[in-house]
Amino acid sequence: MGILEKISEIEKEIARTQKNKATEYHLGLLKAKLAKYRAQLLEPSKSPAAKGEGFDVMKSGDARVALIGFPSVGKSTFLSLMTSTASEAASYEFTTLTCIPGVIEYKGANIQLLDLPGIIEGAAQGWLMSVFMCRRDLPSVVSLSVSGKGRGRQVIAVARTADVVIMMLDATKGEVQRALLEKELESVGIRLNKSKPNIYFKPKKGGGISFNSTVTLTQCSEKLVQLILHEYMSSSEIFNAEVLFREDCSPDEFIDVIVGNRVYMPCLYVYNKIDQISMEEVDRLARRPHSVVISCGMKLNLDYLLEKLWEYLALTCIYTKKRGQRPDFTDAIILRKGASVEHVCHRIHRSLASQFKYALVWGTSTKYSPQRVGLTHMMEHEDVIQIVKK
Ligand SMILES: Nc1nc2c(ncn2[C@@H]2O[C@H](COP(=O)(O)OP(=O)(O)OP(=O)(O)O)[C@@H](O)[C@H]2O)c(=O)[nH]1
Ligand SMILES: [K+]
Ligand SMILES: [Mg+2]
Repeated sequence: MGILEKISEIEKEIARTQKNKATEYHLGLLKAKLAKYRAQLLEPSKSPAAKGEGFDVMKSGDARVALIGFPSVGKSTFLSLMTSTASEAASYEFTTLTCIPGVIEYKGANIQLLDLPGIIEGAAQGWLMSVFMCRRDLPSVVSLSVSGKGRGRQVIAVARTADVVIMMLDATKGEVQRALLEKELESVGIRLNKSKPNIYFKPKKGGGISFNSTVTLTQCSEKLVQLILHEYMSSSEIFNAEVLFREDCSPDEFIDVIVGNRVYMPCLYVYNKIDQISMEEVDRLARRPHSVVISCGMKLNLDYLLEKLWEYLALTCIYTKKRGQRPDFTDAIILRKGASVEHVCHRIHRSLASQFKYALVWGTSTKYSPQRVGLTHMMEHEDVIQIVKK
């Protein structure tokens, strides 16, 4: 049996197993198995087809946003509207076949926006192939070169490198598309609008499995954790580990932690084409969590979408100040969350960090204003910094 078949068998079994106290260990085991096979499936393929030309776009600007969605929901129309890049848009599916970058300029930041081919159910496994083969307007050579099994996977691989994902949905069929895409991204380890489970996990050389928790656990027990570990780790031959739950996590969240390489990513669900649905329907979609309704065709609500996107990117703006002068609030240095004074230095000048003596910082990252700090000090949004050289 191939891995895909094994995965589908386990998925079926999970679906038909009732969830209750008596089956929790069995389900835990199945989920650990599933995670193991999926990890194997996602190992980089050695075949050249999986590389997929046209996808290796350089990261540039202050942040990266990937447009993910079914074919013909309006991704390319959106890119052409928001950036100075034109991406071909048309009424037929799979108009876009590669990754097309554009830049949104907003509040002094350059946000890289990536238009991508439409993905469909099963994209993670590369089932796009047959669809590409059906596009008759392409010469057969082209359709072969884009039909690589990895194409759907390529889209998802690009999504993993983004700071925020915009899941673009057709408002007239949004609900089904949303559920299918969520499942697709979920199956390759992308967690949308979730934070990393607060579990400490460390494989060890000996000592068996040590299990502790700082909170009352209602979804996991020591026995279940051991079963899952045993099942998942039997392939890697690790039988010793330290586990500390600092949060009441589910078995799935625990599995995420042991499998690792999960991406926890903010996602905005953008319902496009609201010019095609009733006001009541628009209202209902707009109230869903993490959702924005727009119409690219009629240019509706695009400003609000940018505001939301900015909020989800959660970029850190830092203002610089020279000795004896007022801070320069007109020109912010824009950094990702978790940036240090060293990051700020690099942004100002390549050699600044090596001449750095100390910095004075005003703002929420310090106890006193100003406070003298070193290179490793973590900056916060809207801090002001004055750098003193040796
Ligand atoms: N009614 C309506 N049509 C729209 C809107 N936005 C885009 N369209 C149309 O939807 C069709 C598909 O748009 P594209 O931008 O090519 O969609 P895409 O998601 O890039 O499609 P693929 O590249 O094939 O995956 C085009 O005919 C657009 O004119 C909208 O807000 N309202
Ligand atoms: K299209
Ligand atoms: Mg397109």
